[in-house]
Amino acid sequence: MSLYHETAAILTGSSPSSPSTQPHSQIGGSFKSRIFGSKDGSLKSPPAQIYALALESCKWSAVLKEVVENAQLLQAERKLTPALSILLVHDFLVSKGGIALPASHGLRAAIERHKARLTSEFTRARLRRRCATLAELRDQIEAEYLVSSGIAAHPRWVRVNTLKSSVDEQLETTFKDFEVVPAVSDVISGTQMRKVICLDGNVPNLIAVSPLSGVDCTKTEAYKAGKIILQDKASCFPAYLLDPRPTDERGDVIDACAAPGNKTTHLAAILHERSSPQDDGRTLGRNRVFAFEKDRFRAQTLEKMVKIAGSDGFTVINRGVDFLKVDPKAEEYKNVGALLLDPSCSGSGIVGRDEMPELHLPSSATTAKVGGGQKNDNKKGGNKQQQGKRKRDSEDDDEDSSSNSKKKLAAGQTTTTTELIDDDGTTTLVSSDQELKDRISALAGFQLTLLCHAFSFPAAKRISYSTCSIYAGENEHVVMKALQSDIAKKRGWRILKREEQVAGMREWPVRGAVEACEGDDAEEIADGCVRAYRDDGRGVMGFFVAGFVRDDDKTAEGEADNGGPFVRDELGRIVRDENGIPTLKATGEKAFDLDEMDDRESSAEYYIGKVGDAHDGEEGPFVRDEEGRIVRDAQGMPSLKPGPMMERRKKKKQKKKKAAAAAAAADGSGVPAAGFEDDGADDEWDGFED
Ligand SMILES: C[S@@+](CC[C@H](N)C(=O)[O-])C[C@H]1O[C@@H](n2cnc3c(N)ncnc32)[C@H](O)[C@@H]1O
Repeated sequence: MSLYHETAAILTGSSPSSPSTQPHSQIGGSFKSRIFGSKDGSLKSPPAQIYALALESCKWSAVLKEVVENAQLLQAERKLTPALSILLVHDFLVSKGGIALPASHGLRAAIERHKARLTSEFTRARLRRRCATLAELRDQIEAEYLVSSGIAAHPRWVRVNTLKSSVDEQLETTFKDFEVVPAVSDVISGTQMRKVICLDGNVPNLIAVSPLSGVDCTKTEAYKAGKIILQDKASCFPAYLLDPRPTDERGDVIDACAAPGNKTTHLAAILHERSSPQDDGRTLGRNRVFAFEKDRFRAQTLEKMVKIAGSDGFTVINRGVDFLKVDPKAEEYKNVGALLLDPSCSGSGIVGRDEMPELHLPSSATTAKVGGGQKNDNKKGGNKQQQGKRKRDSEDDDEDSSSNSKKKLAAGQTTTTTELIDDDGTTTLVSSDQELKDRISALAGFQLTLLCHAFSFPAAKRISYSTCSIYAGENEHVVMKALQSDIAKKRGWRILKREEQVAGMREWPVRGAVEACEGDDAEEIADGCVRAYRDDGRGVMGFFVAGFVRDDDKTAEGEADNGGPFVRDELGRIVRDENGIPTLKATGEKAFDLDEMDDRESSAEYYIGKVGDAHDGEEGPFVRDEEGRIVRDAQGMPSLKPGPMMERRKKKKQKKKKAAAAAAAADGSGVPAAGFEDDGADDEWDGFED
């Protein structure tokens, strides 16, 4: 069967053997998923070719309908259906390659027999639209499509990859023919093709390109060379908010859920920017980005992206590795100061690019609407600004998605059809409220586990958590539960407050939903959260990001004196002198004087493991909690674990007791001499931690 018959059948929702002119809108599922998701091998033509023919023909169908009708093609060629006529005439008049059939083929002949008539009607249609050339008409049709589909409401966001280029270089090359306008709203305001860009005011090195520029950025040299990366503005928030520094201060960085690698490469670029020029690149390469991706196939894309972005030199890709199985205490991660978590989510904030334009069919004034979903939903939802506001205002955004369509059933009964887009961009239709709730709750459970795992990295001080979901269940609710978790309380994790955020994030006006947060500091937490809504005029996708921080001197709630009695560095490590002796915070003096130590087991060197005892392993001689932290009493003193050291200590005490008893017997009093009392604390260590 020909490409044309197959495409016509998909467009009209009919079986190829019994063509129909039924409106296509009655068929479920998105247009793209019906073509690309066809797994039964029923399509003979390449899906990409079918999709391109259908899309382009639909865009042109209003013009082509006039041409076919005025040329009376269907009256002359009875075997042609209205849909077939649009597809064939499209390729005959508009496509560079012409009709993709042999010259002898009946369908091609049926069109070419009317060449003169079709061509002159096409010229008339163009002139009626006041276009002097075919190129002008092409631009007009493309602009109409982009506006009517809602695509023109979103800029093409281009992040300049500062590992390979600069904004200045891109202004002089890729965008040299573009006019720079002051606001994003200027980029998305027109309905005509025009080349305008805006340098974003929130995220550095980000450019908003007019969707009506007629330039496909993916075809540019800069894109192919990894100098520019197409990344929605909101998706740039997490790495920017995390604010990694190429110093010991924030150490190595983990991207826990990395593929395809937009944020991994953004993190790398920020580390690079921070390393120069002040320190001549000394810090570059000192800190690494550890990228984890559970899905081996997606990890390949990540590898390619990291390589083309030029960050492979300092990015360690853990292909097929589940971040939840990574040991936070592993030696390799001891300097991880910051983590970026961008886990799998419902994808409910993603801007759909799957709108199939209206198909105008010739004769009998039949007009079929193709595709559906996004475009219809937008109309149904009314004013786009209002939609954004409604989502912000409402805690019940769990039920209110612009990608939802509610159908009335019996009285009072409703069912919701919601499109959820997974990590691969595959759309799943969720057909009941309960199904949606279950899905969100399962995702939220995983997201919370991931956050708590990240909280346990010993040197971590900053975390950014993000989703491209609009649901509070995956966003503020996860943040609240994470803050209330034992590990967060123990380690002192709190929300990164708005006033502590990098300038562009502090100034971004759209914040978390207060009603989705709890407690006395609900407002502060919500204000710390960053939201983005599609269709609110800011040209971004639906997104959420929150930052978490742990203060320098707060390592564990309940730990005496904020981390024990000794002076620590900014990574929380005890500062020691050349003999391994720590300094007391309270006095600023050495904790022990080696000269005064009476035996080896009292020596600081011994306890800090410079000499070490195999039985104590890497964890040292003291009792630790499940997070590996030394357990201390109210005075900040640790307890010895059972083992040879405790045995030696017991023996020492017994020796002292015996000596005391012998002394008492010798002086005849029976009373131990001062300093030989049994304090009953045989197993207590009154020393210091390792
Ligand atoms: C939303 S996507 C990440 C997008 C990516 N941050 C970017 O900006 O290009 C989530 C990714 O996390 C991966 N993932 C999910 N669970 C994971 C886990 N436990 N460990 C590692 N990767 C995981 C998924 O396979 C998917 O590729």
